[in-house]
Amino acid sequence: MERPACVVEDLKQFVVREAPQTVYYIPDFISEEEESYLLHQVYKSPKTKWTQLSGRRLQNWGGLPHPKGMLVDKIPDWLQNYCEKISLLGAFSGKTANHVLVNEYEQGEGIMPHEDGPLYHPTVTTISLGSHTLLDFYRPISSRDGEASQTEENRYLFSLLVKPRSLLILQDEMYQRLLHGIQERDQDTLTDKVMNLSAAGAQPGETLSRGTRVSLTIRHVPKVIKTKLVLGRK
Ligand SMILES: O=C(O)CCC(=O)C(=O)O
Ligand SMILES: [Fe+2]
Repeated sequence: MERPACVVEDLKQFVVREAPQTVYYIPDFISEEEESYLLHQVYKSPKTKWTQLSGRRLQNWGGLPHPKGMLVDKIPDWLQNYCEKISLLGAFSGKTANHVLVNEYEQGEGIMPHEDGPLYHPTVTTISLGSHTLLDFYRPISSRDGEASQTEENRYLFSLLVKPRSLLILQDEMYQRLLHGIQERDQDTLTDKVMNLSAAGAQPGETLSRGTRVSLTIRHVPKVIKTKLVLGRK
């Protein structure tokens, strides 16, 4: 039987206490029907909407974030609905999400450890579709440490398991200090370095095979330009 989507009344009950502040993990945030619908919409988008990067493909919705302000592009209703739903949980301190990245990873693909940077409100929310993945966290390179301790392996801290249909919310230190990435692997063996194992309904030692994962990264860009006219003015 299909599990119904989760009704979130209070984010606090979804906090992952084992991780640094702040992580919320909400399993079954959307239903299987919503997942199919969202995947259908993603794959129905014009081919020109995709940008091929090394290890993944990307769709950008809402505008291109820029230090001078993001020139706002209307977000289609099928995404706007989720921007509003997540904003109503209070994820963006009362603001409404206005930017969505759609990433598609085939089995074995990933994303290098990185920071999302200062153009966003310091909260990132992610809905996963189609497959699980492990999101890995790293401490930043520090100028105090010697070169030898700066390898990716040495900087690795822990992981979060994101299952299909889940919503992950990262804020504060999790967003502003740590780097995140996804290893290019076909399957993941879960260890006690996965901080949300029980919340994600998984066991240490379990091996999960990856499929194609589509993620919706939903954020708020505070600095926006509403119309093209403004750009032309002296
Ligand atoms: O697919 C994900 O969950 C991570 C995507 C990501 O980190 C990004 O697009 O900046
Ligand atoms: Fe990122």
